[in-house]
Amino acid sequence: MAVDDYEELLKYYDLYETIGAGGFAKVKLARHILTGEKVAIKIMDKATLGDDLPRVKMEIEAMKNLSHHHVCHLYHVIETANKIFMILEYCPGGELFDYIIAKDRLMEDEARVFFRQIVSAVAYVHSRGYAHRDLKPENLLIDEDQNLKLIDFGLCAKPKGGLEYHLMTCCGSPAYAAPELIQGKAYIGSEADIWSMGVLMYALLCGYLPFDDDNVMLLYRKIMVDPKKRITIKHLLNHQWLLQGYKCPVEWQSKYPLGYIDEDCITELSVFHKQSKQSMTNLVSEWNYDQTTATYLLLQSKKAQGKPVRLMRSS
Ligand SMILES: [NH3+]CCCOc1cc(-c2cn[nH]c2)ccc1C(=O)Nc1ccccc1
Repeated sequence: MAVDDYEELLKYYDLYETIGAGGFAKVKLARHILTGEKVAIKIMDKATLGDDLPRVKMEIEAMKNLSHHHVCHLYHVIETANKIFMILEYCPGGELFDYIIAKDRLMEDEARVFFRQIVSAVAYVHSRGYAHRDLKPENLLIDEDQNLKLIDFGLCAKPKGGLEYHLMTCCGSPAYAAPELIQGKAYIGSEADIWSMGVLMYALLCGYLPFDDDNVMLLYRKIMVDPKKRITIKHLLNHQWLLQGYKCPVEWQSKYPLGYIDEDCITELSVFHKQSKQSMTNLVSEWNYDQTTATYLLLQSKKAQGKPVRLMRSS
C-alpha cells in the first residue's frame, strides 16, 4: 500500500506553490485551514537528507526553544515514513539578499532599521544559549510589515557548558565566516556570529561583500583578527551608530516569550473544541508542536496582527 506522506499534512493545511528552496529542502506556501493564516512549509525527504538529518533535528530542537518577533516561528512538526514537514511563519517579502540586490545598496537609515532587528534577533538567540553560525542575507526573510525574521538554525550550536565554551566544527558560508573559524581553531560561537554581522552590515551598506569566497582564504592566511578584541553583542546593543535617530538601545527581549498562554486564544480554542479552559490550557502547555500548538500560535499571531481571534467554523 503506497504510504501517503501528505495525508496528515493535508488534514490541516491547503498546499500552494513552492516559494523557496535551499539545499536539501523545498518550501511551499500553505494555508492553515482552521485559522485561515498563511504559513510556509519546509519539506524534507528523509532518504535524500542523508547525513543532513542531524542538522534538521538540531534546527527543530533549536526553533522549539526560540520565540521572538525577529526569529521565524516554528508552529508544527509532522514526521512521516519518508518526510519531515516544518510548518513555519510566512514571510512574503522574500530574502534580504534579493532586497539588497534589487536596491543595489541600502541608505544608512534603512540599513540601520534592518541591522537593529538583526542585533535584536541575535542577542535573543545568544541569550537562549545558541549561536546561529550561518548569519547571512539569504537567511533573513522579510515579513508583510517589512520586518526581518531569522531562519535556518540547521548549523546552530548550543554548547553544553554555555556559549563561552569553544566550538570546533568549521561551518557556515566562507564569505561570512570568522577568521578563527576558517583557521580551524577552537572558537566561540557568539564571537563568530558577531564577525558575520560585521560582514552583513558591510553587505547592507555597500551591496557587495568585503571578501568574496576565493580571496577570503588568502586573507585569513595573512591577517588574524583577534576575536577577543571584537565587539560583544552587549556593546553592540547601544553602539553609537545603532543609536543614531533612536532614543533607546536595541530591545532584544521577546515580545511573546516561550510558554506564554493568551487568555483570548484559550477561550476561542475551548469554545471550538467544547473543552474547559483548564483542559485546553493543559493541552496547549504540553507544547507538542502538533496541530494544537500550531492552532494556538496562529491564533496568537492573528491577535498580534489585530485580526479577530476566531477559528473557521465549517460552513
Ligand atoms: N534561503 C532561504 C530559502 C527559503 O528557505 C526558507 C524559507 C522560509 C519561509 C518562506 N516564507 N516564510 C518562511 C522558511 C524557512 C526556509 C529555510 O529554512 N530554508 C532552508 C534553510 C536551510 C536549508 C534548506 C532550506
